[in-house]
Amino acid sequence: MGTVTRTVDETELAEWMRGMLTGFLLSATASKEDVELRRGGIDFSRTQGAFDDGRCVGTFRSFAQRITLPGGAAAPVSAVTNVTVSATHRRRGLLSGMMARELRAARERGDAAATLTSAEYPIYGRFGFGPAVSAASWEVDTARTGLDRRYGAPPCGGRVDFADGATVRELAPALHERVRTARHGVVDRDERWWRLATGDLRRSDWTEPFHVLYRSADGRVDGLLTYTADDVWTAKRPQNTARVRDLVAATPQAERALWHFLLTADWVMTADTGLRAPDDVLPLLLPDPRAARITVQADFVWLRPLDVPALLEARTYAVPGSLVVEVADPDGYAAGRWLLDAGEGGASCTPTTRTADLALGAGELGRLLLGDESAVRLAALGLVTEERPGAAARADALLRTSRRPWCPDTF
Ligand SMILES: CC(=O)SCCNC(=O)CCNC(=O)[C@H](O)C(C)(C)COP(=O)(O)OP(=O)(O)OC[C@H]1O[C@@H](n2cnc3c(N)ncnc32)[C@H](O)[C@@H]1OP(=O)(O)O
Repeated sequence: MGTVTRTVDETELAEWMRGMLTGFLLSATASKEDVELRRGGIDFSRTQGAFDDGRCVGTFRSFAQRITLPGGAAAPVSAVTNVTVSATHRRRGLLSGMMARELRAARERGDAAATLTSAEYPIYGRFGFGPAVSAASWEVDTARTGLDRRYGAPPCGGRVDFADGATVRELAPALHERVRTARHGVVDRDERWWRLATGDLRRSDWTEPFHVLYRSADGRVDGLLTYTADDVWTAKRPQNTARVRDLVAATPQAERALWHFLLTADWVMTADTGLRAPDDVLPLLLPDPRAARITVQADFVWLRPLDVPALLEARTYAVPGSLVVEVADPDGYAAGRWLLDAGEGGASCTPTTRTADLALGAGELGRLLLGDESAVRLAALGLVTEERPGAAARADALLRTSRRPWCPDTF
């Protein structure tokens, strides 16, 4: 019998997880604890497995997600994750089949797009995904920042305090919701996310982090920093690295105070920022920005448009204007010629017979939707075609945003 791809049921979870961990080169088996932990956080109707003679050789699942669009509206999307095909069965079309099924189901559910964070760049463009949110990471030499190490936080009227996991679960979700609606690219976090982040639910590789909350002068929780630190000493000198797991702040004061706290902490000689926004303010918060060395600058969240009017009508635009885009999509979901009309009272996006200004593929539309990429740049690369002179610059004026999108979460 050949390989069969289908949704999995509860009894197959251990085998499915073994397949996934093998595909990710993590482990040849899945521990009982990790299987039980996963059971509570998986929608089996959205979990596919490819089986060959009872052995799971392909894994794929999705979950409901909301991603913030420019202007603050949240688009319902299908987040794709845990994609693997066993080395023994690669390049036979198993991923292609699972992706086709998922995109069909997502469109039927009414999702505006599919999203994912891609393990390798070349995998998902062929399925209509484009890199929509990028990320950057810095390594900070704390001794060189020029920040005054005599003080733990700048004098801005607020305070920083360590917090335990239970306090974070109580206070941080509301903070995160404020951050989510204020910044496009941010995705929602459910209760399970917070339980996993704070050790209330633990995977076998869990290490306990430190949590620090920033409160404004009037006592509002405006920021959260979660980090781990190692314990390295050489010749009686601390050489410790602090690694940021999470830093979300609802105000510039909170953001400044939390970075200042971490970068001036005794014994912390290096800080690894983890993945941040590509235009994170961090380097410029330092009297000497060169103390922050960029270690990653790369694509991060990929987006596959499924419902073009829903996406273009829900976001806001920097200036009023109109644009006709001709979208090519072999799978059909985003295909068509669309008239975007952005005005003071909102935007409309309708099918049109007018001449197109720009022609592009679904993945390129995905790249432009959150305002991170430039149509002029894509035109220079031959990835979008200007059907009318100046159309790419007009698209940029409409679609680009003053701050770049940011997604704090890997999923
Ligand atoms: C959202 C996430 O979970 S990201 C994690 C993705 N998983 C991994 O990277 C784990 C290791 N890799 C794998 O498990 C597999 O190789 C996968 C899932 C990336 C690909 O699965 P496959 O079943 O081999 O893909 P499939 O056979 O459908 O390939 C379709 C096409 O994509 C191409 N392709 C697939 N993977 C890659 C890749 N990593 N690099 C370049 N091209 C690729 C294939 O060559 C094929 O091209 P063709 O149509 O021109 O022949």
